[in-house]
Amino acid sequence: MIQLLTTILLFIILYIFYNVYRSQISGSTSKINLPPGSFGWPFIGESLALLRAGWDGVPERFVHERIEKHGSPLVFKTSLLGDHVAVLCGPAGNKFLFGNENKLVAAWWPLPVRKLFGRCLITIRGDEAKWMRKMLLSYLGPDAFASHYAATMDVVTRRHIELHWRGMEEVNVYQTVKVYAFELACRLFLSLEDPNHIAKLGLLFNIFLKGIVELPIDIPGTRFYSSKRAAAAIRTELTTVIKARRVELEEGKASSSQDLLSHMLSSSDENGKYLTEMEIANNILLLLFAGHDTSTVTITLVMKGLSEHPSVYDKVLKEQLEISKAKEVGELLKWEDIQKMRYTWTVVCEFMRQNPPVTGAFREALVDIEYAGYTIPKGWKLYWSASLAHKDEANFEDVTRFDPSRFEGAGPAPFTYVPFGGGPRMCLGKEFSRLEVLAFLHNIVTSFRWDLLIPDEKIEYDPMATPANGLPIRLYPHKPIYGKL
Ligand code: HEM
Repeated sequence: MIQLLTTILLFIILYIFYNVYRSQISGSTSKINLPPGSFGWPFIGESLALLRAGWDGVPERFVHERIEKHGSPLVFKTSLLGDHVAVLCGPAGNKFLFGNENKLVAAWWPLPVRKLFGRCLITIRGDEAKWMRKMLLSYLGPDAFASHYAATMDVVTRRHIELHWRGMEEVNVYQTVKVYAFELACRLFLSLEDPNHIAKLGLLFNIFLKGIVELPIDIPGTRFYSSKRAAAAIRTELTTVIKARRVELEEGKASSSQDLLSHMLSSSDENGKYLTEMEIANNILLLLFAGHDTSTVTITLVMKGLSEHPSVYDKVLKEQLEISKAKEVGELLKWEDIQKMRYTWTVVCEFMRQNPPVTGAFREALVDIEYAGYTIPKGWKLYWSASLAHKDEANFEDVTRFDPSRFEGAGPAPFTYVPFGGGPRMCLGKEFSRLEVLAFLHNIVTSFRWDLLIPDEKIEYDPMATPANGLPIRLYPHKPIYGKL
């Protein structure tokens, strides 16, 4: 009851602030040729319509309806959670935003995200962000990461499957893969091995995740409040791990290439400045977040799709068995094996086209921007949409048909397929997730076939694409296969 009253009170205060803000904005923009569109309701703007489209499993509906209503296929204006937003549509919009990072636009995330993550890669801009990306990429990028960590991923994946899948008749894919992805990230970023420690962090992490897409109301009882406290508890845990590692590095008991944590502790910028413990903890929090939910969603949707397309499952199994058969008993996956998984990767790409795990992201206008004959004022937010580009007949012929061959040869036209974004803010974990998803699929497909317990289970975007019931399945183990443990 108290929570309800405080929420209502907060809405009233926000409403008053919003109207003052709106009158200032409309005063200053009244002579500007703004894109067509509507700001919707006070403060919440058109947020509910955007959320509803996601809950109904069709996030692109929000954009389609507005393109149709306002008659502008390239850009429209809206208001989301108190911010004026210009939505740039299709490949032209993606190209514009990805190509103008740090010139006309800069990365921007909604308030709850900024408050929860603190100072880290996604909340800083300019040269500082460039250095941080470069530093993180020298661990996570294709050269360093993929070539060194295929075997480690395979070890963690095999152990996970033995513990959580083997001997089970039924499994909830989303819940179980989430445990896997978190464990893998803890292992590769922090060298954490103790299952109890990982489980403790995992519990805190799940509370933390619930506040990321909430109103940032910091009052006991709200999800945001619990999330902020969980983030603080995770930071305290991480700081203990960071301090211990610092000592190990000083005493020569750990190496600078051991994992992401050692890499961060040992990297300095051109002025010899190192990250503070808080900055390291914030970036690890970010990477644990960015790196485990996205991959969980991708693996879950691929497993759903493979069960719905048995002939595709058979082709994937054939490719993976060829890799297994060429190996000694118990031999782990190598980088070269991952490179051979070409068909499997086209299948993953096609599932990510149909249901992009991340539907889009924001930027902020650094100056007044002229776009498609309209002016987008400085300070406005801009949004690009992966689901819109992926599900447009203009970009993909027979758009609803599942067809992995779209990703053979040169693949889709530039800026039409953007599950990882693009430009200087493109996903840092693209290589990590490719390796993770492929190592998992290799092990699961060569171990089991499966049936969906809820056929046609609805996909909801909240905000990431997730089957409404987490995808419960029934498992049918294969006979032991040569080359596996
Ligand atoms: C299938 C899995 C994944 C998908 C679909 C995905 C998607 C994305 C997208 C669309 C963006 C760009 C957001 C923007 O334009 O602002 C992004 C950014 C980012 N991703 Fe991923 N991601 C995935 C996995 C990962 C993993 C495994 C990691 C970490 C190991 C990661 C770390 C990041 C980081 C740190 C950023 C922010 C980059 C920056 O702002 O400079 N992602 N991701």
